[in-house]
Amino acid sequence: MRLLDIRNLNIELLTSDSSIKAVESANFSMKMAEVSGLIGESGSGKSLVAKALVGMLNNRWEVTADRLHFMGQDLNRMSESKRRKVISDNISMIYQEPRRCLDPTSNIFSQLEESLPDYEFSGWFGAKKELRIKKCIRLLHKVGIKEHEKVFNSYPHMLSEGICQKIMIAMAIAKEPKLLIADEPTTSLEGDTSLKVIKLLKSLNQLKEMGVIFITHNLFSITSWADSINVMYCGQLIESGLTKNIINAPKHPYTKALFDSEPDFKSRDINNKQKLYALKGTIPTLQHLPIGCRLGPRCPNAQRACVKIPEQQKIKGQFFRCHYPLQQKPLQNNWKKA
Ligand SMILES: Nc1ncnc2c1ncn2[C@@H]1O[C@H](COP(=O)(O)OP(=O)(O)OP(=O)(O)O)[C@@H](O)[C@H]1O
Repeated sequence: MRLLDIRNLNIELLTSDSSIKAVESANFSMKMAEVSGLIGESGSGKSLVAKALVGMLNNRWEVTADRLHFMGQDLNRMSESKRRKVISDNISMIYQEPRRCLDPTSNIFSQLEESLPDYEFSGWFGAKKELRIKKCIRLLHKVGIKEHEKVFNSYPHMLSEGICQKIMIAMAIAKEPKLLIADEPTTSLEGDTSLKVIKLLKSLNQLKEMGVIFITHNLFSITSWADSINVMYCGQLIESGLTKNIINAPKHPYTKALFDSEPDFKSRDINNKQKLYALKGTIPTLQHLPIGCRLGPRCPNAQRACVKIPEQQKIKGQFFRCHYPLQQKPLQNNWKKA
């Protein structure tokens, strides 16, 4: 059984007189307990895909898909209430702006306690309460918050962005979901804490068989532990496959550009103030999307055929959408999956 199987996902922003396809024909698939990286520049649509999955987009957005299966259940063919239940029982999400996602009017203990599943606690009222408090303390310790009492009584505005992020992570893992969507979970954390958080997610993945979609624009943070990688550009999912295959032989020029733009710290030839590779231009806004392959205007290999959307191709389990895929030898950039 697949954890997630999505075919032809479209997310459209409805305007007063038309609509804009912010995410176009995305296919996405994950095995049970897989760690999958979703990578792309800012504005490429990563968060939209995540929010569409958990049903967080408001009615300004229209989400359609030919297939939207979660653990064998077709989310497209169930009632709104059933879909909400399946999602809330099995999927958790860590959002990018933790402070905005926490309730400003209640203290951290109440919010953390609310995220605990009822079925875990039994006994009379007082005993249950004590068990719940202990679980909340354990969760905070897990994410690296030692002063639990102080944090329990605080409100979100009294805490730093980093602490709020850790609390969001504690809330997200409280019910040990089958799928955790982590949208840039370590951006507001200091270096060693972000490593600890990644270690924690890794251990939950291995011990509790929790699937993880790790959204990031930083390749370094994901290549060492993701089983698969999905690359997005401007609302199009342009390449996906096993991490080692994508690292060794990216087929899409944009994926290669992403790897080339990371500094190679292992190379002896790296010079002081050496310029890093970058694709020319910037990601277009939703109002000015190019037709066909959206990378076209920035792509070094673009030709006339690129004004048509490329069909998805598959070579040895690697999916990509490009009229002129790269045929290059494996990258020499010391990219290795640890
Ligand atoms: N509420 C909104 N209203 C209008 N446009 C939006 C809204 N949310 C996102 N967008 C647009 O949709 C596109 C995709 O946004 P999204 O937040 O999914 O990108 P992202 O890849 O997650 O970027 P980042 O890493 O910066 O979060 C962007 O062009 C963004 O401007």
